[in-house]
Amino acid sequence: MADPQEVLSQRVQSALGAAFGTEFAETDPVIRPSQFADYQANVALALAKRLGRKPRDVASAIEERLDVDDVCREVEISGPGFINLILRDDWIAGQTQGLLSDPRLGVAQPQPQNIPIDYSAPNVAKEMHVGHLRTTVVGDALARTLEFLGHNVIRQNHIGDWGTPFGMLIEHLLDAGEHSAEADLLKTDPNAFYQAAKAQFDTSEEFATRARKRVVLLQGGDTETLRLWQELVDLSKVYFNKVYSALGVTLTDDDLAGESTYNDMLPEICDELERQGLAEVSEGALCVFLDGYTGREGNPVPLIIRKSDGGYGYATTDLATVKYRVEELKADRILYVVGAPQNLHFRMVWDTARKAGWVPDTVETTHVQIGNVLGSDHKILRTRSGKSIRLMELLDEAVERATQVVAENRPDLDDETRAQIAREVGIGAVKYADLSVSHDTEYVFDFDRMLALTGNTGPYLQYAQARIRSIFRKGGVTPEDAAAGTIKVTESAERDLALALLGFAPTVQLVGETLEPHRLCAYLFDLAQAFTSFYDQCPVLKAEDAELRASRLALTAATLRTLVQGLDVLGVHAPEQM
Ligand SMILES: NC(=[NH2+])NCCC[C@H](N)C(=O)O
Repeated sequence: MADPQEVLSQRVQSALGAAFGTEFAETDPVIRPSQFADYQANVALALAKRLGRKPRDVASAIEERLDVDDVCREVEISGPGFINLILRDDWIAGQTQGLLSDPRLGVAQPQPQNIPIDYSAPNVAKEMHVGHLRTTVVGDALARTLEFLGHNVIRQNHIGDWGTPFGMLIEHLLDAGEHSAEADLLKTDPNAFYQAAKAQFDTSEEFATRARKRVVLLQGGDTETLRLWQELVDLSKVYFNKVYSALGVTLTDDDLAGESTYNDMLPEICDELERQGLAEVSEGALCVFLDGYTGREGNPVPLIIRKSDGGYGYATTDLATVKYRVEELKADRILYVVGAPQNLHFRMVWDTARKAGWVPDTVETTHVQIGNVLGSDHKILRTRSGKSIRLMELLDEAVERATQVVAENRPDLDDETRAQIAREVGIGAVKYADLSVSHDTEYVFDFDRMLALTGNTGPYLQYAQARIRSIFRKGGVTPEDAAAGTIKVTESAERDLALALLGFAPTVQLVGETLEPHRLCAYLFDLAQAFTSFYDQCPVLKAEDAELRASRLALTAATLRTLVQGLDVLGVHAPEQM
């Protein structure tokens, strides 16, 4: 184990047990990074009260029994009873060396869990909007991170592929003609098709009547209607996959588990809730009333699970998702990466499902709330004419702008290489902008900021790792060969860089627990900066002697691997050159 904080925690806990009895061996030793030492153990202050002794005495008692000679160069009691811990340089070097021979970069293998993760979930025959973009990008980063940690991640793309709009969509498909140019638009510009269908529905009584009849046929399972519905879904899948491949996200058709998947479960869900006395008919609709959910005038807010016309809605399908994920997917932990406004919906659905006994207490359900993406006017991002933005156009513009950045920086490269780099940088910039702020906050979409080569941006980190690759090219060494070098830590910049490298595993673990990829972004940004200071202060290729050169090249190799691995779990490409 390479995490100094974890190692020191265990050592201090042993000392606590030895000094005050085994019941203290699990007390939190309160190890914190400190400006006066590498770390401080602050447990003595809290314990003093409990023990009725002076904090400094408690600290001395701990220090006396503390066995850290192999890890620390100095242990010193300061102030009212802080224990300052300064790590040994050779310990830091040894632990960093360990990272180089570990494909997991120090990340411990956890007890693997089954984790279904619901993300992206665009709607059939509709444009994906920036909100979908963000759940797709954040969800994918979480899926990758949990997978890297060693869990069994089950991607669930809950696309909106059912409901009353399909009546008008199917009728419009028939009017436009199957395989017509207009139908083909669904693969590239779904909104045009949707709007045309909607316009028909709103203006033609004849069309509206057909559309309503079509909904009944669809729900009744009419074969021809289902075939047409499937065609709409298939055309939309082409569009979704185009977006996914442009973004480089890991979702495939195998991960599709849309609303329609759960149709067969819905009647039974309602029956069972009724049987259990959890649901009751109110104004013709079957509703669940839960304690603690009241509206403006104190009226109870119902979770409607069957409408008065007999139809099922979003709530019923989501009851099915959680039941299915527990019972069939054997989930240990279930994540829903969905827009923040849907929080009330999920809380009510899960409360109901738990009451019904479908979700045991041991299974955690989490709504990873996605905040809005805003335009420069601080309103939900739209085009100037107020229409929602076409996602593909947005991505194309990012690549277009990145093309200019790359052209300025690398006029020496051929067009094709430059175009490839521009794609990786443009998409990387958009994705990183979504990831680097905490997922539940709103942020302003700003091309200039996300594409900047300075600051906590995708292009800055991509550039940082590309620059390291160029060091190896210049030195005629491969990173793999360099990794065999023996690390020695003497200069303070080397020490800082090595300590930063040891922070990778705990950070990834923390992201797995908190589901906050922005913590990994902040870590990688700090690491890249630690490398810059190191590279400024410590000659690498021109180091004084061969041993020093080998050590610094090994540190450089460890940095490259960590940056590339970190970007990879975020889903951001790391170009060879930039
Ligand atoms: N299980 C879920 N409800 N997942 C999220 C679905 C998101 C929905 N399709 C939307 O566009 O808002």
